[in-house]
Amino acid sequence: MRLPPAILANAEEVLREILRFSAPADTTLSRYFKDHPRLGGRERGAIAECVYNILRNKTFFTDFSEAGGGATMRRLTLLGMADAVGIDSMGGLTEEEVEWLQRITQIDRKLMHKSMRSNMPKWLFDMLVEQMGEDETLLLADSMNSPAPLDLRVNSMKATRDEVMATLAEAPIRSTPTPYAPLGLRVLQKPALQNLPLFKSGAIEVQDEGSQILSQIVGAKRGEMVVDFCAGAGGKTLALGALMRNTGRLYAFDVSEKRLAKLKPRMARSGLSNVHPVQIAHERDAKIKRLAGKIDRVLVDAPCSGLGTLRRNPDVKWRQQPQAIVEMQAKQIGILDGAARLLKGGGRLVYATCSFLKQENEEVAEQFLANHPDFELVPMSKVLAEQKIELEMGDYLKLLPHKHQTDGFFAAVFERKPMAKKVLPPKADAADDEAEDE
Ligand SMILES: C[S@@+](CC[C@H](N)C(=O)[O-])C[C@H]1O[C@@H](n2cnc3c(N)ncnc32)[C@H](O)[C@@H]1O
Repeated sequence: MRLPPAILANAEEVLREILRFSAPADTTLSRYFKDHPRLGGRERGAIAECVYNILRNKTFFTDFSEAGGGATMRRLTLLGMADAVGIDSMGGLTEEEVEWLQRITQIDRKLMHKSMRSNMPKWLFDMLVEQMGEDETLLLADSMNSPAPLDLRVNSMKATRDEVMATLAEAPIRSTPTPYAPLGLRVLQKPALQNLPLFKSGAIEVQDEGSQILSQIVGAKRGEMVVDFCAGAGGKTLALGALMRNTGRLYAFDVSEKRLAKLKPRMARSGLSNVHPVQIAHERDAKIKRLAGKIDRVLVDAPCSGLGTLRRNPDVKWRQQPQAIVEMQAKQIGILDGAARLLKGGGRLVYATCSFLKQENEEVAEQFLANHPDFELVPMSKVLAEQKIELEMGDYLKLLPHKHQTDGFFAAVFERKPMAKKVLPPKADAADDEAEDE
């Protein structure tokens, strides 16, 4: 059945707002759907898919929509919708529009200029080519411009991976074990999970496999003192709490009250009672000082450009600016410095981002090591072997969607060298005794 012609007008309307890039695309879309309650599920799905296709392919689509008859925004919408539902399912097209769409959908995109094919802003394309060469940039761009699968993490406090797989199959939802993360399941459809008993009971959480691997390399153990320094809504906190088997103490720090508030219902569902959310004002907050030198493991999942999540948030590449990357680096170094004070001798600090830019990754790690001679790098190959994760890495974790089918993630692990024991001055009477012996 064809979609009603009005859907194209709705898609065009919300697209116009999203392309102002004044708010994240998913926020604008949710607000639009709330303001238009008459739109049905299929229609919402088509509008969302249309908008996301345009954000993924904006360079290419804009170029083609600028040629031809009629308004550019209408043509841009037509291209996004044709990719989302197919020309035959679109209602309200003129003959001329059908013919134009057919022509464009037949173009072989592999023949286009490389920076246009990447569908990235020029500054980002150039930055990536400099870092990883043209061929790999194009492979990365292709995978970043494809939708991500849905990954789940099984809450080991509530169920095993096999049990969850079997229960999902009854729904029926087909899932397969993720290749690297031991508690991950990959679902190829996009089912509504919120109403599943498995979700309500806290047996599953939505978490990209890359994010699950990151939580695991923290190596948190039973009974330890652990800090998730930039916990946000707690995606990794919950995984850490379960790895600690609900023992020890896990502090979830963040500067954002709103994000920490989202962690609370997830904590309740998960059944974890070892998690302590703490809002901090900044990375030098006095609440942090109190714990200095007492913590076994600290995860700094730093604020970053978010470019590693382009499969889910394709607007990020259009919203980011090169200057923001420079500012972000200074912030990341500052947060890492603040967090490092927490660690005891032998404790581990994990620095992570969901970015593939060396400015936010290797450069921050190198700067940290240069500023902190009391820390040393633990090669990622060693960390992964300890965790029995079969991934080939060198010094750092670098997950890339075209290689690992995860979002783009980076991580470095540092270990604090054993602290030198304080040498106390000899007691006055002991000194006197020695003097007498002589
Ligand atoms: C990448 S997000 C964290 C995502 C989260 N770990 C998860 O897995 O869902 C980065 C977080 O850092 C927080 N943040 C920003 N500046 C901070 C600071 N100075 N100290 C602690 N957290 C900070 C942000 O509020 C944001 O929630």
